[in-house]
Amino acid sequence: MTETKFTCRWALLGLSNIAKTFLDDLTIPQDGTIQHIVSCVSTTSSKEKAQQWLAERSNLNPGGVKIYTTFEEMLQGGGFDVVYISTPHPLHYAHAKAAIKHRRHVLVEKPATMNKAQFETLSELAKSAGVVLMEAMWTRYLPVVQYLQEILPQIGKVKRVFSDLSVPIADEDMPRSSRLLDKQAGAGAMLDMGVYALTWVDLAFNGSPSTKVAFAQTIPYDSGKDLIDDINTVVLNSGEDGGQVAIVTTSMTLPGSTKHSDKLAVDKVAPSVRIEAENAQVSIPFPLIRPQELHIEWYNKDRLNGDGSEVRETVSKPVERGWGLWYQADVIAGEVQKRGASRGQGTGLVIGGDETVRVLGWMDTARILSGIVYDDALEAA
Ligand SMILES: NC(=O)C1=CN([C@@H]2O[C@H](COP(=O)(O)OP(=O)(O)OC[C@H]3O[C@@H](n4cnc5c(N)ncnc54)[C@H](OP(=O)(O)O)[C@@H]3O)[C@@H](O)[C@H]2O)C=CC1
Ligand SMILES: O=C1OC[C@@H](O)[C@H](O)[C@H]1O
Repeated sequence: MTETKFTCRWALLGLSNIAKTFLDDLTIPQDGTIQHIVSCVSTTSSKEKAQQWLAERSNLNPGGVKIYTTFEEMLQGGGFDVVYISTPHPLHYAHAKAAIKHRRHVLVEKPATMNKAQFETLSELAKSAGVVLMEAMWTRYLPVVQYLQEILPQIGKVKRVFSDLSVPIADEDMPRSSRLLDKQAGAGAMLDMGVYALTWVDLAFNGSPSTKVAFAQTIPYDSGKDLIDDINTVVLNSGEDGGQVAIVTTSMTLPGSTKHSDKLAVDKVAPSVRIEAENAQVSIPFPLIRPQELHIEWYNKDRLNGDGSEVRETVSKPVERGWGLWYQADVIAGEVQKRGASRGQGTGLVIGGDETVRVLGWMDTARILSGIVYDDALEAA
């Protein structure tokens, strides 16, 4: 019996850097039951620039991609299934809200919103509009992370987690208007990178609702325009008795010697994540945003080597194609497929909503404790 392929049609808001990788990933030909095409894009820049941007991409929808210069027109125009929002973070809330109002399914880049309250509002709106909403926390859907979730019961109670995302993405050679240096565009390592490092805590503690931020500190970076949070340290406690701890660090300037373009290809000796549990320790190499293997040292008594030494295991689960942003796209497309042609008539759904709310809530608290403040207008829910 031949399986019917579902074609998920995408609308892109923002011809951003990450949209290039996303689009390239989506359109790699594949054998699965879901295929993706890009139907339209909306940009604040000119149609000519958008045409050029699209011309640099391969495997695009042969029927052509419609270009809009206002988001509203694209939302009204339709002809797509999901809108992918990759504008700077302070705009996510308003953009996702507008899309939901038009009863469109939404995949919104990380961090989904500036704070927990904004995401809770979006979740309520998505549920009542009968659409699917998802934060593009793509790391969660990678094969190695799925594997970690499977072996969590075997490694036993997690006692301590170290999680670090430090990538030198900010430097003085960048244009001052870059979203990485401009606080009005949401600049800061907590929102940009902490969201990933904290997601690993949530994974390691298996979504425990008892996890709370106990301490947070920031050493800011002077971008020449703004003081932005950079070297952040967040300590979290978890468990009914508080017997589990996580130490989370970020930086957008350390280590200073690595060039931005090579930032994610560095072979670092220190692991990015270390999960110490009753029966084993699991280490995840850099970069924690795109893990492809994990190292396990089993030290529970009934699993030791004959000479009493720890059993070491390396589990390799490479990303199967491209950069790996397509895994999350398949997840939301699968939900859209289940809903069939009815748009906004089914039950609304927030994929990974509890996870997003927990991590945003921790960032809210960590920001209060370490004095990371944005204009009220960016935070309004
Ligand atoms: N998942 C991942 O691995 C990554 C995720 N991200 C996330 O994606 C988002 C974008 O990051 P990045 O790609 O670096 O961003 P860029 O700065 O490259 O692009 C942002 C785009 O947003 C659009 N935009 C800017 N201002 C407005 C506005 N006022 N109204 C409408 N559109 C606007 C512009 O697109 P146009 O010119 O077409 O209008 C701009 O190019 C961030 O939230 C970031 O956290 C970023 C990197 C990696
Ligand atoms: O999502 C991201 O992943 C990689 C980082 O370099 C980038 O700043 C961030 O937005």
